[in-house]
Amino acid sequence: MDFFETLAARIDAVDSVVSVGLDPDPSRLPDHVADADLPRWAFNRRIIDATHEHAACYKPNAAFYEDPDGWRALRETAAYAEGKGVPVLLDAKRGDIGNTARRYAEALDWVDGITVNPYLGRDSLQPFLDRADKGVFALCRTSNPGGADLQDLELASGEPLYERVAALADVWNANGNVGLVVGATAPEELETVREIVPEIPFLVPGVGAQGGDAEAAVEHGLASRPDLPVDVGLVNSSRRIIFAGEESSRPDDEATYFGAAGDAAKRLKKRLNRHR
Ligand SMILES: O=C(O)c1cc(=O)[nH]c(=O)n1[C@@H]1O[C@H](COP(=O)(O)O)[C@@H](O)[C@H]1O
Repeated sequence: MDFFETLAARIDAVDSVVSVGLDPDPSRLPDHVADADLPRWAFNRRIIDATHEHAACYKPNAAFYEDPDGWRALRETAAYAEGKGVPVLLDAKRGDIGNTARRYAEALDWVDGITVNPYLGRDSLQPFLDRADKGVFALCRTSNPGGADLQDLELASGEPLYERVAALADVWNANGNVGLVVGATAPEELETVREIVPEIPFLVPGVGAQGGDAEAAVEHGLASRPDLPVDVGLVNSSRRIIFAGEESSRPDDEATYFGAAGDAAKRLKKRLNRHR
C-alpha cells in the first residue's frame, strides 16, 4: 500500500482525520515521567496509549528530539506508534542539495512520511519523492504570523509564491505521494490552494494552540481521490492534546493527566467530523 492508501485505511478505521503532534517539550513534561530512562519516550508512550483510538497519524516534530537521547526517544516512539497501527509522519521540514537530501531521506526507512521545505526546488525533494510508498508533505502556506512574508509575495506572473508551490506539487506528484502543508490560520489561502490542486491531501496545522479555523481545515484540507475509499487529509494539533492534562482536575494523578489527552483528541475528532 502506498502512503495515502495506508492513511485512508486508518482514517476509515478510526473515523478520524486527527494528527496528534508529538512535541514533548522537556520543560513541560509532568513528574510522572521524570525518573524514566528516556522521559520523552515515556511521555509519548502514555500519550499514544491514551490517544491512538482517535489518531489518524502521529506527527513528531524533530525539533523536540535533536539530541542523542532525543533520537532514541523518537525511534522508540515511532516503533510503538507503528505497533498500534498508526502511521508516523516525521515533521522535519527537510530541504537541501541533492547529495545531502539523499541522506535526510533515509529517515523514511523508519517512518511513513515526512515534511519538506520546497524552497531549494525539485532536486532537493527528489530523494523523498522517489520513495513512492512514503508521504512527502511540502510546506505551501505556513500557519505562523510571518508565513506571509515570503509565501504571499507575488511573482512576475501575478500569482503568489504559495500558489506556485501548490501548482508545482502537482508536477512533483508522479508517484501520487505528495501532500501540502497549509495552515488553518490562513483559511482563505486554504480554499485557494484546494482549488489549484483538488486531489492533493493537506496536512493542516494551526488548530488548537494557534487558534486556526478547524472548519476550514476540514472543508478544504481533505482531498477526494477516486482510488481511495474516504476523503484524505490531516488536521494536526500538538500542545492542546498532549498537554491537556495540565488543565485537568488532577494533573498530579497519572491516569487523570493522560486521560485528558485522550479526551482532547476525541473532542477534536468529533469537532472535525461534524464538517467532514
Ligand atoms: O509542518 C508543520 O507541521 C507545521 C507547519 C506550519 O505551518 N505550522 C505548524 O505549526 N507546523 C507544526 O505543527 C505543530 C503545531 O503545534 P501546536 O501549535 O502545538 O498544535 C508544530 O509541530 C509545528 O512545527
